[in-house]
Amino acid sequence: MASNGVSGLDMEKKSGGGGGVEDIYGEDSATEDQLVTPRTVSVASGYTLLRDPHHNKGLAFTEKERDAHYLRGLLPPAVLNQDLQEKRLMHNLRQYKVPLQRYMAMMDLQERNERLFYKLLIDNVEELLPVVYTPTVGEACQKYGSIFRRPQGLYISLKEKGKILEVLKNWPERSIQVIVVTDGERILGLGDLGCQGMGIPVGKLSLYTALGGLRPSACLPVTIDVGTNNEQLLKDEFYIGLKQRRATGQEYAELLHEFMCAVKQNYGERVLVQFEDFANHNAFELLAKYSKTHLVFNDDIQGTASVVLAGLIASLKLVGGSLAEHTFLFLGAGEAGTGIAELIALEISKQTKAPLEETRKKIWLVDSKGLIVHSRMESLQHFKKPWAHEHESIRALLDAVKSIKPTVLIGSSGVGKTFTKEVVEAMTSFNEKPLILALSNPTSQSECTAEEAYTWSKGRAIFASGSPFDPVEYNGKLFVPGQANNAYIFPGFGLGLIMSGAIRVHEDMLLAACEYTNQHI
Ligand SMILES: O=C([O-])CC(=O)C(=O)O
Ligand SMILES: [Mg+2]
Repeated sequence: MASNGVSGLDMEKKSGGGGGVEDIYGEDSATEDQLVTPRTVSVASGYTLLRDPHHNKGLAFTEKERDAHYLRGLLPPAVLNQDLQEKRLMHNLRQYKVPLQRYMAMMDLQERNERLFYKLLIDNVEELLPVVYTPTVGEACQKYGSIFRRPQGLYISLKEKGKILEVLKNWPERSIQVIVVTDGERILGLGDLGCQGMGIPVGKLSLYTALGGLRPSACLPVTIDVGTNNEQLLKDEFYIGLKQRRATGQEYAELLHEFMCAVKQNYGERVLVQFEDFANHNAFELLAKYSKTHLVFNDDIQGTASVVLAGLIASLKLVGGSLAEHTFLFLGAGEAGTGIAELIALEISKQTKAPLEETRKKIWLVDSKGLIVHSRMESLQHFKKPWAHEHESIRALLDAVKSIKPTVLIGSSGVGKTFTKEVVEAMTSFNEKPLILALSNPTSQSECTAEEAYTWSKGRAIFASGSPFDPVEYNGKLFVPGQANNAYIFPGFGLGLIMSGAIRVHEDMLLAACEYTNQHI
């Protein structure tokens, strides 16, 4: 980092305050023989230093630093230490009543004084996670065109085909350890937001630093723009992406392949690529294809699965029985639904030594066409086929609940308000403590609210959701809902992969992460 550092400040390598970790494991060596970028980076000082978010400290520059870095006169005389800066900023943030204003204030801070941004995030995780992450990041993506100020990651569009390696070299950092990439086709439960999905990789990577301890400069947010099928965006004069319908098939595959090859060539084989918020069809295919040649994982399939399994195992302490003794019903048979289902089946199989085909039979999925049953086999997408069990056709979720009588109901469909009063009441009629997980994000897409789950179950439901809900008072008792979001696993999981120098992700690693998380719930 010599060419990029500010002499005396030594921020990049310091652990602690800035949230970075020292490179004691030598994980950067994977990148040692990469090609050198043709640019030179000058050492920032004076006015330029104040405009460099990686090194700017604002009023926290000490008298000594103001002398050493030519800052005299460029700042008002007061020196505010970082604690005071934090106090002032938290006070300011709390004045904003509109969540999106808080989001924009946080993004401004990240672009002005990165160190302070992470200090705020680390010290106030519970308060600020819903701002930089779900649910507010969802709204930010929807309005990204109008709130866009500065690029916070790399945009790789069809225009860059054949030049992706060069594009990677335009990014100012070389030692990249984690890339979070989306193509914007399924942003949370909000659908196709095209290029505006950039908010997701940016938000996810800020958690890699705040919760996982990775250096911000080692994190690269990427949005692949192959167009959008969102008519509203296509008509929007402020839309920031390619104004064309999505490329598919070979054209799509070729761009993604060029990207994956360029990443490995530029950053080495130990760079972690986290796939995020791709639509189902591409998500499964990309994961299957690149898990053989790259260090990749899909957060929506595998991250969500590990967190939910950890949560289920922890909740057995409340509801009793072993995992194998429960019956699971999912609403939603996409990435999260089938990912969680498979990891549950795998864990039961590990615990009971029963074959996977057997353990899958206690797990049922409902998609937009109804219960997934054997008679639908022909028309099912490949990732749904393992869940097509023998049963009569059922169309509605409520009927499926009444017929299957699950002990655990999991929503992962991206469609809000689908766990109706009747559904929750049915769950409560045959379970002492029904386990209800409304996982879809953001809050607007949640299958039901915490209040609904507790009220409709008369305080008997064990409830967790993907986006956070406040505690609920019911019948004079306070119920604190759980949060089952992949944010509880991916920063630690990714850090583990990087520290260990792994070059592939295996299922056992996911189960291990899940066991560890369970012990700490
Ligand atoms: O981002 C989140 O809050 C969880 C997630 O991966 C998704 O909903 O796609
Ligand atoms: Mg996601």
